[in-house]
Amino acid sequence: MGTILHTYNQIPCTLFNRLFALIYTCAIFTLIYHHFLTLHHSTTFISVITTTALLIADIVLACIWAANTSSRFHPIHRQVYPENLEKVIHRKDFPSIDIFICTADPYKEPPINVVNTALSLMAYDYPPEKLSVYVSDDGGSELTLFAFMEAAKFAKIWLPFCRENNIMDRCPEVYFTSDHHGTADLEIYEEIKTIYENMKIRVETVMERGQVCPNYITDESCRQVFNKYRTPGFTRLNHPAIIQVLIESSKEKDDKGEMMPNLVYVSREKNINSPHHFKAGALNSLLRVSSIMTNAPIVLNQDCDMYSNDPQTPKRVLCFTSDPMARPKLGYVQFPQRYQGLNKGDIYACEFLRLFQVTPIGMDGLQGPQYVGTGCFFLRRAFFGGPTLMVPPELEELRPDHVVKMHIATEPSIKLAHHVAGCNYENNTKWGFQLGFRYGSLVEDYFTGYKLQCEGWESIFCHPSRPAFLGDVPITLIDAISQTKRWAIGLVEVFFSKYIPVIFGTRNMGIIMGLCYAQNPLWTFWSIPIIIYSFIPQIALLNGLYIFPKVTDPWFLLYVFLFLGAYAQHCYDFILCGSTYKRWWNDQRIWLIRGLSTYLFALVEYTMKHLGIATQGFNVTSKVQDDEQRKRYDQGLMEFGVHSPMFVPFTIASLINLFALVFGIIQTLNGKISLEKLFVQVFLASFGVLNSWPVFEAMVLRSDKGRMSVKTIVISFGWASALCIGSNFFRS
Ligand SMILES: O=c1ccn([C@@H]2O[C@H](COP(=O)(O)OP(=O)(O)O[C@H]3O[C@H](CO)[C@@H](O)[C@H](O)[C@H]3O)[C@@H](O)[C@H]2O)c(=O)[nH]1
Ligand SMILES: [Mn+2]
Repeated sequence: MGTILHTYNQIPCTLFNRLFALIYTCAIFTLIYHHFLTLHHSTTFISVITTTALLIADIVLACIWAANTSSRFHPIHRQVYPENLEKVIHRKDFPSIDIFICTADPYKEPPINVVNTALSLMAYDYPPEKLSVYVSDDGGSELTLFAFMEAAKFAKIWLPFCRENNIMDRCPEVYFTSDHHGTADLEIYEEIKTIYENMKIRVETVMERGQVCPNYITDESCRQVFNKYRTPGFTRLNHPAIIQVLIESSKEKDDKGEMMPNLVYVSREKNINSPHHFKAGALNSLLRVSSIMTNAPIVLNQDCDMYSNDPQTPKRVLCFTSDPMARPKLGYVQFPQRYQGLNKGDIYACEFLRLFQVTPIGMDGLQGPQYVGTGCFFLRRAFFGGPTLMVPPELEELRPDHVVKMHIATEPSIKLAHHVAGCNYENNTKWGFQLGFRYGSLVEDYFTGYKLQCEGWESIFCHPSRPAFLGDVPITLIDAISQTKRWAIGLVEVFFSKYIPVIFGTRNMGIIMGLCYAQNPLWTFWSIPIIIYSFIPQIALLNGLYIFPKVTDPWFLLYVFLFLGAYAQHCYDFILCGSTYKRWWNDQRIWLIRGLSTYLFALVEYTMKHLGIATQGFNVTSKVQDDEQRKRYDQGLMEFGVHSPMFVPFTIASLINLFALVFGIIQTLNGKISLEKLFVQVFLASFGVLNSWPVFEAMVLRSDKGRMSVKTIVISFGWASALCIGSNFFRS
């Protein structure tokens, strides 16, 4: 199906998926029936407790399974043909694109990396005068501004260099550290590399000093700009808006005399007394500032650590946006988040294959994928009400159909831009609720996409084989689980709001889309079955209680089918996406770990937040990499290092599983009890132990700095022993 610009086809396994879903559903109901049967025949208090626990666990698992299965009903694969684009639309008629890059903290997000992202995007193979890059600096830092002033100079050399040599890696850092130089002349290559490296040194020197060195401030206007950051009381959370046009397309030419994209630095006004809504707030400021300056009909949103890996990307997007047949109510085109520098086995499962690839492919066959915060091209119009009913903004200049007549750096334009970047500007407006990116959840991306689709917008998943964007991943366990904890809190916020996907989503988009959107908010509830399955059967075993069917019992086969069915399907997803068995194995391991850390703590923190005990903001993920940690990460070692309460529950679980396994083996070897009776429990314990290998390794076998801290070990050991002993008392 399709046109000369794009085609799509249904993924062949769809029929099988549907059939399998049917059989699996029957199996789930049978299992639930079995639990009720057991409950009915229970004679002891303990047996009632364990059966109820298993029943709860299995009901939660069944709900999550139902949500996850929804994205298997209509998966499609798309193909785009950007080479045909100019047969349909003339290059001079290409729409303009406003590109938003968000950064929030120069010490967690080194400005030189942000600059690299910006340069890779400015160098798109697209008419430069139609591109505008807006950088949002939520860190309110002169260090970031300085880096961008340097970038503006370097861009004049870099853009023509990329264009003339048809370079694929347009992120300078990537290009200069790789072996592929394209057709570039060696002498010119060396020259540009030196210029880049000098820029990098200047930016890094300034970073080390924490301030722009006086000798780098060359003229009076430059001094005036930096003085804005040096007024008394200026902090990242309290400062006026600072907007600097660093490159004005209509005025500046690159070194080869060609036009350049606009480059604008924006640090919105902040005041400790007004909520700033984190990234969503930053993006809404950029939406307004860009409306006044360029008002491009297409808006690309990009995290600062996600550089462009393919200069053709905007043309791929045009293949959809310039064809009204693609999706009549197209609101955005989403590319998957892909990463560089993952270790071979992806030990923290940061690739999020399910989230970023499997589910979007499934949703693409329905109303379209969710928005994942970066790598997403929006139609600006989508931020102003549903496809049929426009919600007008309060100023004429902010309307998506407003035609910009002023040059971007004129006095009135700059003045208005400062006004709309003010921290009180949004008071008594519809921003964040009906206009722009939506407030109310720490995962503004998920929430915004969800609300847009509920309003009727459709979306497209574009997944070319060369990743369009590549980003960084956390390389320590604490960073990895803290990141997912923030997501989980944000998602559970949506779950417990009036926008709960299974009801609100279903009403607006139908049951299958509603279920697709329920997948992520259900994450936190994984913790319930995971806790139950990693403790109850094992503690029961230690106390000589056998709570599962014997191997010879026909019910045993039901368990085998349900377990293998779920695992095989998960594994199949990985293989289908071109991933490896090792990554699949690590993904299921980290899922268990998250169940006992991320998801559990998210649930606790969400509850505390609502009781008013503590509030968690948007904790920016660190993109700074320690060399030693990097080395251990590359070796595939899990990095514990620090103590964190989040490490405790899964360490306790590891120990309990080990105790149970040893006890179970001794029991069978003694011949006291036949293996067929305790097989399922011994199997669960060994599965737990196998999955806990990196934990045991970090506890006893390692001596590097990434090993588990003594504090974590002692606390966990204490708890594990207490649980074993305590349960014994409880029994007698
Ligand atoms: O107050 C803030 C906080 C963050 N950011 C920016 O938001 C982006 C994402 O932050 P990061 O710490 O890298 O979070 P991740 O967990 O890696 O990001 C994922 O999850 C976020 C939602 O929690 C989404 O916004 C992101 O797009 C998505 O990639 C970065 O560019 C930050 O600079 C801001 O601009 N202002
Ligand atoms: Mn990130």
